[in-house]
Amino acid sequence: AIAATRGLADEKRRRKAPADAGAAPLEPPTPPRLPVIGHLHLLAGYDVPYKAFSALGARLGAVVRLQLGAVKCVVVNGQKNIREGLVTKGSHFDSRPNFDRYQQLFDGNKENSLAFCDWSDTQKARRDMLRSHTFPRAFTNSFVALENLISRETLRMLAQVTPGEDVELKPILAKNCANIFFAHFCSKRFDVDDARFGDLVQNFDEIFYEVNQGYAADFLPFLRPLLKRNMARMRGLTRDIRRFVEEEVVGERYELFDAEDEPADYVESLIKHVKGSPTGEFDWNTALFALEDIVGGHSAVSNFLMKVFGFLVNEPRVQRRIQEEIDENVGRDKHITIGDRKAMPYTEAAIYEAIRMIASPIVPRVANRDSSINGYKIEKGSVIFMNNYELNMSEELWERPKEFLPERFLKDGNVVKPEHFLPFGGGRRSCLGYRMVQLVSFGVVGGFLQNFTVAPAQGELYKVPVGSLALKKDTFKFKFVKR
Ligand code: HEM
Repeated sequence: AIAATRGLADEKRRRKAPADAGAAPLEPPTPPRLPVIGHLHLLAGYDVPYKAFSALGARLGAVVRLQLGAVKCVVVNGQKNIREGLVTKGSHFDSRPNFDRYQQLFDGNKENSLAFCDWSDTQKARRDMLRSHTFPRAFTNSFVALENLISRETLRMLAQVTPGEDVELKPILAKNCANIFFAHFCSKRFDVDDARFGDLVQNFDEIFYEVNQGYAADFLPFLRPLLKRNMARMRGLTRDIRRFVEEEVVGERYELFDAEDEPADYVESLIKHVKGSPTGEFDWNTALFALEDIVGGHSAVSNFLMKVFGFLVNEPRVQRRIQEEIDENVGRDKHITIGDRKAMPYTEAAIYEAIRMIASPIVPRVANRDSSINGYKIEKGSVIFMNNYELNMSEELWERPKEFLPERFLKDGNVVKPEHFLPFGGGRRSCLGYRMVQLVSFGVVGGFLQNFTVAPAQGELYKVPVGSLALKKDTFKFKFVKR
């Protein structure tokens, strides 16, 4: 009992007074654990595991060590500590977990993946090459082309909606967002009624759902046989995607492209890298994975947009305010474009508010060396969960965090993002797609609300799942009422 009391006193001391900079780091607090599963049971009973991490943070302190099955982990709470892990010591925590599922989805090697690989020269080269494609600068030709593309595809989405009827929106968003991505990165568009294209988009969506799940088998290897059938199916889907990309997207372009030429799109940038510098950081196989990963980003956008509509349908006030902003700045005759975004802070703020409410996790990091956060020891190889849920939903950081209030992102008519709002992570592994998310979401939400008001479909209740971007295949329908 005395030892336990002393342990508790030590715990309190550690929580209140983390080591000074320069002092030897302290062991992070850790709750009592069970044999085999370690602390996995502490996640049970929460709809979102990150809520368990918030509870642990409140009980034990900002940095908590956990043993989840076979995997040593650390939970980090608090803006200052999360920034330390992502940015200040970003180079110490730039790897990703070695979950068997990640290996299997990328042909047995997670290094093929943009998001789940460890840091390397290859990853640096892939990220450097992507930047000009995923972050087009305003007023450049590429931005204007993207602007036209988003408008065209949004108009196509609107044409697929029958006003006043229940609409299954997810496939419409998914196929047309896929076309925005294929056209932007690969100069290719597909007929939305083409069955093979429909299957491709469906495959991407299923894999997106899969990578956004967490399974006990990620931490308990002896459970992996339970996932065997599902993983075999997923590998089949990735092979179908590869076939489509080789046959329908790349075609003869690899052979025909002259490495001396200026690349016209991301496909040619990849070909140029591989052909033009045969000893470069990656080969054609790795390049194809990077291409699939980035066009697969359309699933993130279409799933996100479904959730935005899921929030808006419950918020007639927010819809009216966005529509007023559209009417004041664009009117009804000219189609809204992403060029209108700067003049429409409320609409942009509503999109940020949806991103906040979803509280999508920061992809877990892994310590590549012994290090520390907030004065607490982090062992090399530990999986680090940066608690983004806490940053997005804490009562201490936001007023009425459970309510959908775009106004919280506005100050004197401008969009402002508080420092603790880190939905796209940070540092050298930060999200490569956030600009695409902002631009496509603005164009699509603006286009729909310019023409329609979003209303509930027959008997549908809208409880938007949070803590992940992904939505199941069969999900809400909406009714669109002509304005
Ligand atoms: C609302 C939608 C999205 C959200 C909330 C989101 C959020 C995130 C977050 C939190 C990370 C981890 C960052 C970190 O570890 O610091 C990430 C990584 C990443 N995101 Fe996104 N993302 C979204 C959409 C997209 C899209 C559309 C693309 C592709 C165009 C994309 C591409 C990536 C890639 C490639 C990485 C991995 C980067 C790396 O590990 O080096 N994301 N995203």
